Amino acid sequence: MQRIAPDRPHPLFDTAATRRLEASTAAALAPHTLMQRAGQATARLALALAPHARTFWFACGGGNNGGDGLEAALLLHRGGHPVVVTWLGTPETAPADARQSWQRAQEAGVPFAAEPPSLGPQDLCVDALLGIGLRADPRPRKPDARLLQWLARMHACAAPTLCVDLPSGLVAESGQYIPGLAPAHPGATAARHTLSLLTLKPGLFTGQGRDAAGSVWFDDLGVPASTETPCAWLAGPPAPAVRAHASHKGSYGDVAVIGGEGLQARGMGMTGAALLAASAALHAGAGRVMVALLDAGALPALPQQPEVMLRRWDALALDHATVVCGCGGGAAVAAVLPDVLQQSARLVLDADALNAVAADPHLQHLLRERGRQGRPTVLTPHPLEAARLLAGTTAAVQADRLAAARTLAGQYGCTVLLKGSGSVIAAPGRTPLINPTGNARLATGGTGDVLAGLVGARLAAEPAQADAAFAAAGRACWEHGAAADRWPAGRSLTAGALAHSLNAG
Ligand SMILES: NC(=O)C1=CN([C@@H]2O[C@H](COP(=O)(O)OP(=O)(O)OC[C@H]3O[C@@H](n4cnc5c(N)ncnc54)[C@H](O)[C@@H]3O)[C@@H](O)[C@H]2O)[C@@H](O)CC1
Ligand SMILES: [K+]
Repeated sequence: MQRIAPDRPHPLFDTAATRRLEASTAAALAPHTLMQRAGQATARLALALAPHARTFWFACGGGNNGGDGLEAALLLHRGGHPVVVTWLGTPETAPADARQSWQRAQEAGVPFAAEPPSLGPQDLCVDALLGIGLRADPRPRKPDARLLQWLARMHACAAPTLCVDLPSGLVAESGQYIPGLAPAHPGATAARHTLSLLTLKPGLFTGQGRDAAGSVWFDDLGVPASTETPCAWLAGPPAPAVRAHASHKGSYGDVAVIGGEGLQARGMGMTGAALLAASAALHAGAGRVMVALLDAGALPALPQQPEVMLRRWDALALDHATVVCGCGGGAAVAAVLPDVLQQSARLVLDADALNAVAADPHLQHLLRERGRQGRPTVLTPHPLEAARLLAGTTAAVQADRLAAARTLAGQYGCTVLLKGSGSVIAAPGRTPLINPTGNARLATGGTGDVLAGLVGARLAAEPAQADAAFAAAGRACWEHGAAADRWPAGRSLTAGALAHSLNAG
């Protein structure tokens, strides 16, 4: 068993792959072996998490996820630990493995109860209600009222929760709760842990999954997943970049930020967004950074940031630069996009540039052309921007973030960095990445502009190769989140300060 940390990459598998692994392994092992191993791993972790528990409450569902819970309860009971089991199943309807664990628990005298026990902070809830057998369209259609009560009880409990395989109600692939099973007040719970069995599932690391799962632990039950192809990777830290002594500013590329609609255009000054992106590119080590503000009467110079060069957008050498376009671009950005899309050597499109593309079939055509020509391009949408590009809804994007990022990447032949908890990086022909770094302190205005500037700096420094955009987006996303993760506890995280904290990498 291992605790999953963002110190190395991990392969992630969908339910179909997990089921195939289970079936091929179960066929080669004595019956019930996998469930006994799952029970042992669960019991070991439960004891480690709550060594002084006065009660271990095992909430067990009617399927094999419940069977894992019954098996673990049996082991703790045998070890003399105080266990209470509530079970939704019946011996008549339980699958064979779960029935066997129920039988073993009965014979060992494990205490079963009709109602959950009352628990204190030192105790532990073990959530073994629903695992990978969760169906979006359950039969019977209405879940057992006890399931809902027990889930609500766990979500509001003072004791920590250990989820077996998955947080109950969370879809393994997408990291979304199915309707009706999400906590009423997410984030208001005690500590949460999830022990993922046999494989790591992508849904633990993106969407609602990170809050639902808490700390993630993994036990492969002695079964290597080498026969299966991962559907995604949890990204590991990027390799440290070494700067050669004999390098110069040209070695790290030019980043040109185009954005920042002025106050006069529509009464909404957004120059700060472009300046944040430029500041991020500068602190992240770009060779030279230029800003073209989409505002005729804009600043003549940046007194706080004299290293950043102001340009008119039509004076930029787009064909030599890595262009970051869209941050605070407002409505004005649409006019520059035809040139930007056709001429930029390397391109990061963010925010209003993405909205403009979503609204204009000609710009969509130009973006696809870039893809066809193999020119490096990264789109950095948040879920609403991705929904606009896909002509869908934010809910549909969030319902399957991996699929949304993959679809967009395929549609435009470019790299897509879909932001949000557990950002997804996808590109045609590449297994998507889920980024493990970052936290809710990034939920403040301007951090997306900082990310766009950082992607620009990393893309500018990448050697010319087919996967430059994918590599740059993955690296930047990891570093952006890591900067927030190492942020000092007592200091406010603002986008400007975040940009200053980046390093040349
Ligand atoms: N597949 C594997 O690789 C292994 C599975 N094991 C365990 O078995 C689990 C899978 O077991 P199952 O396939 O029996 O499935 P689950 O036990 O995850 O779920 C099936 C149960 O949930 C109910 N249910 C499904 N959708 C529902 C919904 N929307 N609302 C309310 N109730 C719903 C079903 O009626 C059934 O009682 C895994 O998550 C894991 O915990 C482990 O024992 C070891 C290996
Ligand atoms: K569970």
